[in-house]
Amino acid sequence: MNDPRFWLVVPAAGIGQRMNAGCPKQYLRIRGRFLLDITLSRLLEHDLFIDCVVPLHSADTWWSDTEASHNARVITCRGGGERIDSVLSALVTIEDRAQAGDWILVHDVARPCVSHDDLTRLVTELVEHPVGGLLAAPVTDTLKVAEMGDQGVDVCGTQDRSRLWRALTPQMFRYGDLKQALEQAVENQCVVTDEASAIEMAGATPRIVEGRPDNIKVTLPADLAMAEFILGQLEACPQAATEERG
Ligand SMILES: Nc1ccn([C@@H]2O[C@H](COP(=O)(O)OP(=O)(O)OP(=O)(O)O)[C@@H](O)[C@H]2O)c(=O)n1
Ligand SMILES: C[C@](O)(CO)[C@H](O)COP(=O)(O)O
Repeated sequence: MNDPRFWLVVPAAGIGQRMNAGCPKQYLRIRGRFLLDITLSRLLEHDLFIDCVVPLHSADTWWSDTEASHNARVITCRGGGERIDSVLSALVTIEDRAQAGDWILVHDVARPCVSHDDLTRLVTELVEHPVGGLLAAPVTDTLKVAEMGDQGVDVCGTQDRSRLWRALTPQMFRYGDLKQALEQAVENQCVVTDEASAIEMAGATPRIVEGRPDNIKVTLPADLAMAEFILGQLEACPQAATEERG
């Protein structure tokens, strides 16, 4: 059997509305480095990938100042209005070189704390899986169903969390399956917030690989300091990144 081939897609065309910063959140800095460069450098520590495709916003003026812009293994493309459009754009960008059976790993640029071990385990556990899957972490908080009342947000139920997992990234699917599933979701005007949702809509069953709960997505202002702390811990004691999760 041929050796498996892997590509990396890191969607970075968002504008970070919820971060409400002076620039898209992927260009905020942690200890002097763009969050984007931290994420890409941690992923590209692996020499697994043929190339890394980074969809950028059409108005992006920061990319040329990044470390990644000088990396020959990183190519950019134009992102789209939604995440799904950006990922599809990346898949189209490599359609002349990618084969249907190639593995595509999609990782949020806003998740800089992804651990080397989680990435290795995801690939190892899914490389022969018929569908692929994603890193996810079990929900550990009690989850309330709520509704906006005239006095505030009121509880209207409590969700059974025993079967609930937080979807993380990378998410790993085969090129042909992923491209077809995303195109179908776009055609059906389904708003999917991750790649696994599109694969599920196509009738397949992604596999969950349990990942570290500190693989956080930098979304709100408080997340940036949290990411800086986590990165400090991962760098200070790398062996902690190989300990059991949770
Ligand atoms: N049209 C879009 C929207 C999002 N993304 C990317 O998808 C990932 C997850 O999206 P999210 O965390 O929501 O980032 P933003 O869309 O930038 O944040 P917000 O929703 O607060 O604007 C990010 O890496 C973001 O750059 C993208 O490539 N193209
Ligand atoms: C892909 C993702 O990170 C999995 O949890 C999440 O769906 C991204 O959502 P966002 O609203 O685009 O940040």
